[in-house]
Amino acid sequence: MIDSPFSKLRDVQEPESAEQQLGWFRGLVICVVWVCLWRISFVLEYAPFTSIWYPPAGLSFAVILLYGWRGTLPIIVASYITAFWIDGMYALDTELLALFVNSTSSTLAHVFSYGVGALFLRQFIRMHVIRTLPAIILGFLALGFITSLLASFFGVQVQISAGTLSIFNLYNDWLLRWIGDMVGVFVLTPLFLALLVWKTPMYSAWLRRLRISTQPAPVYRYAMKLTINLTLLLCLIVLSWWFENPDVAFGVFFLVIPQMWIAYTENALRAVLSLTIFCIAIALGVALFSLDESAIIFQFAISVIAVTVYFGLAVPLMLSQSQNLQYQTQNDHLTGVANRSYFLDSAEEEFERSYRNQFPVSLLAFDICHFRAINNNYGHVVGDDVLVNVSKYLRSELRQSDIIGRLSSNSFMLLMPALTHDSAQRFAEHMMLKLSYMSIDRLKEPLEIKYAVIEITQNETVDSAVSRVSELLQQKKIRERGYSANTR
Ligand SMILES: Nc1nc2c(ncn2[C@@H]2O[C@H](COP(=O)(O)OP(=O)(O)OP(=O)(O)O)[C@@H](O)[C@H]2O)c(=O)[nH]1
Repeated sequence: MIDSPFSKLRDVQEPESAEQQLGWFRGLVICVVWVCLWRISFVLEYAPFTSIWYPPAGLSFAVILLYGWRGTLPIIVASYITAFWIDGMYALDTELLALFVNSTSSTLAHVFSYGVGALFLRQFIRMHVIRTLPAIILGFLALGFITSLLASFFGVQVQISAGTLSIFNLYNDWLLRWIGDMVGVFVLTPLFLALLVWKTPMYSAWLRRLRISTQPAPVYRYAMKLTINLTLLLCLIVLSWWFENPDVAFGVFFLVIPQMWIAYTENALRAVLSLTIFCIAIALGVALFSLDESAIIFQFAISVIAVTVYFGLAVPLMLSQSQNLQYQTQNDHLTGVANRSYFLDSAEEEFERSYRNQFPVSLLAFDICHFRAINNNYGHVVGDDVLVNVSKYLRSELRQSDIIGRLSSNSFMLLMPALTHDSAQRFAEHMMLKLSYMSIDRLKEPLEIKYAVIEITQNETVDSAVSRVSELLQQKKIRERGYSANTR
């Protein structure tokens, strides 16, 4: 049988953690908050039944995304309450039966639309169909877009059939609602999700999984950026009101710049919070200055800015991921110095450069002797400490152009461009003496370090230079009296 995506959906049997279980109290809080958000959005109404954004949409999406179908229960209750309330608010005096039918249809319209989008996204994430942050952002935006479109479409149909909206305003109302719902979903879903799992193991698991930094910059800097952002917004709102020209509001699109500034320099939560504050400020501004004609421009601007900010959040993350990956492939995981392959590649480039520019290059190879004995006598932790301290000390003493690499367990090499054999030899003597007597916790005896130095010859290959210096080191080890491997 061919595996369809839907059969896969059924197979997902991830055990639900305690945070994902929706208890009575949590459900009640969600319901109350939903109703409050709904009421607030009506305070900021700029056309009948329409405000700049619809915050309950963001809460519905977040709750269903987190708790699955169980999350629909508090939303259904809240939706019923508001459907009854709106009748009183607009003094519609609808008959009880008709009111019940209207409430049921508007609740179904809302819950079905947000349920479809959020449940699909939930399953895609759980099935690991989408796993990286950019993919999750894309999935969230696409489903948020579709889901708010559905919600506004069904919502308008329900209101037309209930007689509370005129069919003549169908397209206008539907568009305004769609954008308003979409703004609510785009801006608030991440924030509500973060609040719902705040201080639970799931929160840190998400941050880890999405590789979102938890080390924010100082609060005063964030406050300063927010203040600049809001001041610019206030200026724009005042200008729109002053000139009585809706086109002035297009300037709000420029405010993507301070928002991106925040997204690039602050952590994800602060960026989302700033987006929320920005949205609230716009909704307040439009309502207080009666900028009804510019409302749709502001709505579009918020959606575009939100989308840009989310993708903006993924950029530094992708950059740091690729830097991490690059670091892991080039460096030794214990000591942080170059690993064998990166050292050899860098040596290749350096050799080329030296032939071209006619400068000498010296190569130093050294071994920490009796390393097996150190491990056996003091334990691997002390052995690791030796390797780490030796590398750390060398790195602090080297020039920018020098390259140090760990070629095997206790063998290192140092590439020193623009250094003749004699200078390199003097440097090595001095350095190796210091390394021998460096103090390492719990290690009671000095390190024994053997080294050899060569200067590369014209057109010598890296392989040949490396074997030449290694051979020299081996000969030196054998020659020098008092040294015999593994005799301690
Ligand atoms: N602590 C620690 N030990 C390691 C690491 N990598 C390899 N080793 C151990 O280092 C030891 C290296 O042994 P040998 O190559 O015989 O080195 P040695 O005892 O110094 O002998 P010579 O080089 O001939 O003087 C082995 O016991 C490895 O298990 C590491 O990252 N940390």
